[in-house]
Amino acid sequence: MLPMFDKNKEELILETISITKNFFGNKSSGVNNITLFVPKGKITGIVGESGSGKTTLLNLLSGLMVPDSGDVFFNQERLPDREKDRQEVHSFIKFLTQDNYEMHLHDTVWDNVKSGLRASDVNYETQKVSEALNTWGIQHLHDQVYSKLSGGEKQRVSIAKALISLPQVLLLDEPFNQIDARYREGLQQDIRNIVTKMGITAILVSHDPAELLSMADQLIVIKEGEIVESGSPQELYESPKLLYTSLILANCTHLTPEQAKVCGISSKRGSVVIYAEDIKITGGLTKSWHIINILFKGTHEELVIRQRDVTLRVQNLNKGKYKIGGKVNISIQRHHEFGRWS
Ligand SMILES: Nc1ncnc2c1ncn2[C@@H]1O[C@H](COP(=O)(O)OP(=O)(O)OP(=O)(O)O)[C@@H](O)[C@H]1O
Repeated sequence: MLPMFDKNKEELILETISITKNFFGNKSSGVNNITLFVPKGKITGIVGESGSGKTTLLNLLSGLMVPDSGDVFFNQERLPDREKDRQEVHSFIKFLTQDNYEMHLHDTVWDNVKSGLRASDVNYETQKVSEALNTWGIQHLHDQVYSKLSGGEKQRVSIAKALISLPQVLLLDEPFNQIDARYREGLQQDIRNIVTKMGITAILVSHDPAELLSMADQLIVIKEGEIVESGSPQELYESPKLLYTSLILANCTHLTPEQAKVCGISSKRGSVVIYAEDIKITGGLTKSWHIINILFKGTHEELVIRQRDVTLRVQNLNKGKYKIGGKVNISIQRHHEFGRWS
């Protein structure tokens, strides 16, 4: 697999050259032979099914793990092992893990955020901590003990602590998974704004395709420890080269060529994928699709429709118009075809 960025055009901050990390000698775990160029000041999203190696890759990029073979470079220098040989360089790479291992459980929010300051900031402590608490909407929690906070509050305290020292790189492993929908979009936007304003480089692992598509400048797709596809969110969503990528990024239906024929699609390739938003409900007398379920999604409904052995998901903006048990006619505006083994 080719590295995702043109090394000659982008200013790179992190670089991995053929890194491999296996656990217990099991070749199918960890990451395998990854070469990755991370451009400065951009958000790189990492997507892949559970167990594909995303967290392992972040561990390697942070220096928390060292590769069995290959090298990680930060600003063109080999990254030392964070556990054995902690150096100043590690303070420029902040890693927000799912288990918040750097937080002090029995200290207050204020003290936790303060502990992220650099020694040189000691004279501006009150001002900087207050600003950070305000930015991340946690000023009202300043004297609360960290371990007593909710999951979402803890995540916001971790973000405030990580960013108070203005790191060069921010590694984010599912940073918003415990934050409720009302705040999540705002926080995503705040991270984007801070990254852009301060020129911070962020690497974001998430299971939420909408989050990655809206936040990332570039996406890499990992499968079984290897990078299998990369590009801009638009490219990967609109024209995925792999079935795997389409199934991860889109709300879609995956059909065999035989099933696709029922939808009027003739394909000689192994798989056909139809995105829910690419199916339109049309007029016409022949209504051959049965509505077997309707899922309310807030901004729209998802109709689950069936004909013979084919079930499709259809995004319907016209909420309330259709009923379970009714029949509809459809027109498929676009589909994607993939080889059998892609
Ligand atoms: N410390 C470890 N010891 C043994 N095996 C590990 C260790 N860390 C990860 N693995 C294995 O390596 C593989 C990749 O794990 P990793 O946590 O990187 O996946 P992931 O893509 O982040 O998964 P998820 O999305 O579920 O968090 C898995 O098979 C996992 O069991």
